[in-house]
Amino acid sequence: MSTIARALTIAGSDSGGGAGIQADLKTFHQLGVYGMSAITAVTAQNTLGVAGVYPLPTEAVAQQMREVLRDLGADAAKTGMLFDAQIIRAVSAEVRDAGLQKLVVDPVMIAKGGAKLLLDEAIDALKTELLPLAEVVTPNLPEAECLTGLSIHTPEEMREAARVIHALGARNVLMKGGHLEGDTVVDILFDGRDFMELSHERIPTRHTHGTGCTFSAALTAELAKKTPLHVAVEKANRFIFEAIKTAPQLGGGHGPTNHWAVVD
Ligand SMILES: Nc1ncnc2c1ncn2[C@@H]1O[C@H](COP(=O)(O)OP(=O)(O)OP(=O)(O)O)[C@@H](O)[C@H]1O
Ligand SMILES: Cc1ncc(CO)c(N)n1
Repeated sequence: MSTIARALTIAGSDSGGGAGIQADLKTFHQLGVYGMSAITAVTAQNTLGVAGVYPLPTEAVAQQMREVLRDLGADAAKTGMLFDAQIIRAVSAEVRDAGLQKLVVDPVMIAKGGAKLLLDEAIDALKTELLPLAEVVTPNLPEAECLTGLSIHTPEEMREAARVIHALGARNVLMKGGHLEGDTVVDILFDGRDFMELSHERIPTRHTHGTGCTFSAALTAELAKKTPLHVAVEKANRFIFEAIKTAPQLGGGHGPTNHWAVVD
């Protein structure tokens, strides 16, 4: 019997390798976790933006999940770009059927350049079908605004939004503060009772492509290794900070982070 921790990512392919499936698998690998994937859509993109989005048939997504879960199994899984309501419903059904407990939902909606990675009409399905299955949901500020209808600019407003999102059924809410104004980035974890605040200095850089994906992949990898949630969040926070700080300076736009980052 193998003792290697296993993680599955259900997300879109980023041809540029900095976000999506590619960021997830690189991060799983770097953190010592065996990575598997169910691709929801292929995107043609680079550090300058998204040029094309090509969703896969819904059954292709569900089948990828079924085939890996019934054979290799997963200790944790994460979702990223899901594109439409049909895919969300199919992914939710597979998660339920497989009894996946440690599910990280990164509610990816819009790429840095503004391209839609989730259709507007899919937001309802995300809220009602997938969030109740999430061990942790990891919205950035615009995503949290969309999920709650609140306007969020301060840590106090982040806490308020976290309560609303928790009420939608996610067991824990990790609000990412990368989009806050100012020199400090504050991320906030709400477990339904208490808040844990993590802050670090803002790194002045344009190389932030895939920060959300890389962060949630690191969190998923830690959960797959049975790291307790609060420690997993701290480790993922340190990993993304180091990955941004040592970004490989690639491309003419928002470049990728360093998926070889080492922490601890
Ligand atoms: N400039 C920065 N300096 C330090 N930390 C940052 C910076 N930008 C982002 N982070 C960290 O990375 C995490 C994810 O960032 P962010 O909130 O920007 O995610 P995102 O918008 O989902 O990213 P993306 O859509 O590019 O995948 C944040 O929680 C924060 O800890
Ligand atoms: C495929 C994909 N998923 C997520 C993001 C958000 O970073 C992106 N740019 N591309």
